[in-house]
Amino acid sequence: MFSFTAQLYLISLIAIVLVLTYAIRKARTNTLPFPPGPKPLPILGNLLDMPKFRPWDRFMEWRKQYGDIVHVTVFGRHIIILNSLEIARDLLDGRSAKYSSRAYNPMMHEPSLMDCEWVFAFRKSDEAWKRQRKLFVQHLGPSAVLSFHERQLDSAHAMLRLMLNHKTSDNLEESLKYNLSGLIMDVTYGYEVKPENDEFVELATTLTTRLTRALHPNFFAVNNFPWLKYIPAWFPGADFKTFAEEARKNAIAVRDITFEYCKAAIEAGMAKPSFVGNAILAASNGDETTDARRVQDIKEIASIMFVAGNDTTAGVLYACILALVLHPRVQKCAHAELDTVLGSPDSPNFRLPTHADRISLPYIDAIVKEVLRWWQPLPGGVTHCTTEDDIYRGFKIPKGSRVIANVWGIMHDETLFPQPNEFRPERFLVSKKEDITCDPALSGLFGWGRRICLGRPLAESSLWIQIASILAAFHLDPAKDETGKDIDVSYAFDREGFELHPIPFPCFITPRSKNATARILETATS
Ligand code: HEM
Repeated sequence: MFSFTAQLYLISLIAIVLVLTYAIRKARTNTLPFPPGPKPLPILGNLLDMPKFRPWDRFMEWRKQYGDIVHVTVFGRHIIILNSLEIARDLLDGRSAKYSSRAYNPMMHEPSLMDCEWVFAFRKSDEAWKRQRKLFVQHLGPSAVLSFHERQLDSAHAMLRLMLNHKTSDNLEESLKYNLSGLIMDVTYGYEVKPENDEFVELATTLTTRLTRALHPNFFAVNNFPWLKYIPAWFPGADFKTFAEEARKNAIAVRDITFEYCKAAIEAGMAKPSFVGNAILAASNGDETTDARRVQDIKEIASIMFVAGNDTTAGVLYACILALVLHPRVQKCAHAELDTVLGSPDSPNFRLPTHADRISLPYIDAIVKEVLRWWQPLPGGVTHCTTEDDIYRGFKIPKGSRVIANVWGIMHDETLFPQPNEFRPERFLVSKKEDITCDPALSGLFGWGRRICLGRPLAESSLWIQIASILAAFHLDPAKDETGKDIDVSYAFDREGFELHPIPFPCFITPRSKNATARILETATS
């Protein structure tokens, strides 16, 4: 046994070694350069270099100039832009423990403003976030999603009936979005959305818009100058305070009101199985404190599902319709494959697809993959934040850096996807062995590492059945102008913001046959 003095020496020695190692490491990190990037101005940093519109295009230019990893600053905040799949995977997947938090956003997180630190998708990677992720996976992971296939099918049929009435694309995106709202509310709460003007949908839609604005780096000055939070609400130009107050109430309403509806339905024995219903039933373990915390976790996580899942899924679906209008060849190949499985639309035996057909329809699967590659609803992903200093390829990446993976750039990287601007589902047909089969869903489209999108299984299977059903039932064609010529929709791409949607484009929606119309109408009563 060591004497007490010897133990004291040993402990002191270990402490000195640890302190020295830390100091040497820190000194070494401090002497390393940041990754390259455009030269910053004093105070503003690279504020003026950061484009408001299609920033991913500028990021790709920087890739040519500075390489796959770029460093900029804005008001002293470090921003690291990752322009290649390899680097994004190295850092965001491979070093996920350091790269998975979210940055402080004054508008969103300040108690005197929106006080929304609890909003799951934008909260720090703390203990509550870990607990809530676990809960989400338990009740909406890949196997749990199977139990919602029937609701997804009902939603796809409702969409076909909508499209039958639409004939053209006027307000189509809004209809698709509203229809998918019904699905997400049903899966989350077992709540049946009213045919129009549903108050819960309105609350959640308003919150989505408000969160998007709050998170935008330049929408509110307080996000760049946090001291503005001290300005009183009556002060001229302090409208952001009113916004914050309304958004805070809106977020609480979305969290609490729909949850209470679901709880009341469970207590009355009227509840349909749902994420919240299943989680509540599994929650009771007799310990009051744990139960209360669990209920709070369920409420909080449920309230993000609409916000995270509705516009994103609807945006991809709308973009898929655009892609199909622009590529009649793809529709033709899809129809040929569908007809071998579902019967020809001219035959009385023709039927609509179900999830069980997925295994026999690889081309439809390839279309879903290609649309996710061709069009990303979140082209810059959601920004991550580092929780420790790091060194990568000889560059320092300080703690607290905001890390943006340029998902659009990665999905249009011609070394990964030759002729990236072409819509060519064949690239994902394993049988054709064309290109490389780099699955967009596993390459950043749904995010990275510990932060990866939790709704991916639900989103992918919803998209699959919606796209397969549209293709089985309809022809989608460009609209004609007065002289009978196709109206060009090929430039219907641009819209700025946190999420990207095609701008409305004109098209004709025609049932493939009388049988197709009949099958669609039958779904209303079946
Ligand atoms: C095509 C549809 C969708 C796309 C493209 C998409 C994409 C994304 C992306 C890029 C992120 C950020 C990941 C990161 O930070 O690295 C994310 C996060 C998230 N998504 Fe999705 N998403 C979709 C649908 C859904 C759906 C349907 C739901 C819910 C039912 C959902 C729930 C979430 C949640 C809860 C998070 C936050 C994860 C976290 O911060 O830990 N998403 N999604």
